[in-house]
Amino acid sequence: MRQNLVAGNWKMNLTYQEGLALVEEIVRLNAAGTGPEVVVCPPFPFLQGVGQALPQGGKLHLGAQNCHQKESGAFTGEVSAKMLASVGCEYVILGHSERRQYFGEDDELLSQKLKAALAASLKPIFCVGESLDTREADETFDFIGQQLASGLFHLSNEEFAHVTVAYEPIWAIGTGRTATSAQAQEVHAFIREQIARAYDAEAALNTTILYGGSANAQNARELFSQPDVDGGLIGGASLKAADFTTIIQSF
Ligand SMILES: O=C[C@H](O)COP(=O)(O)O
Repeated sequence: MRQNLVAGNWKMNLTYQEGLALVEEIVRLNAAGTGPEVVVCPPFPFLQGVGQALPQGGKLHLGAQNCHQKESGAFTGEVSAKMLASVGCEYVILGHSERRQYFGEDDELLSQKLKAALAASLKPIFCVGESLDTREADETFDFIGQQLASGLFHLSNEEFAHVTVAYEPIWAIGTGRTATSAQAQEVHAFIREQIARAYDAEAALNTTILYGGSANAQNARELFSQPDVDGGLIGGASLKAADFTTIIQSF
């Protein structure tokens, strides 16, 4: 179901104590319980504690930043989707450009991770996005189209209904260089069009598509005002409760 959603990706930041203080402040500032769905995605060791700080059954949800593609087994240091679900995760980020770039995650592996997440009843937030070189070569749409086709569109209609897509131009991540709202809107509209082609118009209308890349308390309202931008996947600004709350309140 298409919905307004803001997800905070803490990446590899904070200590457990700092993470607990942050989530408690986020809960306090968002106690009214109105507004978009909110997902907090801390590092693995914080998940259970952060989850326990979130009120049950409200608009604040727990998400992870990654999962392994297998259900269990001898994979030292890895974490399965089923484990994430067992500590209260509802969402998992997959295909983030940092995972693709630094950990060599390709479309084939991401396809397996998506299946594993869905099998554990997690809702994947699937990231796509082009590099600066790709944008400057005017190949953004081809590139995103390819990422969607090979990474995501192998899912059945029923599986795809649980997926949120995040458009994250790599050149905008952590750089302070945000896509303009027009740049975000044209790629979001393109993604929705590709979903309509791969599935149908209803699936396209029902898909939540987030923007990520230097979104902050100052630019979120403008970004979220675009017709195909349903919210944000927020990195740096999700580490400050007041900024994250301003973003949450930017619809
Ligand atoms: O997952 C979040 C994105 O990578 C955006 O990060 P950023 O808001 O720090 O640019």
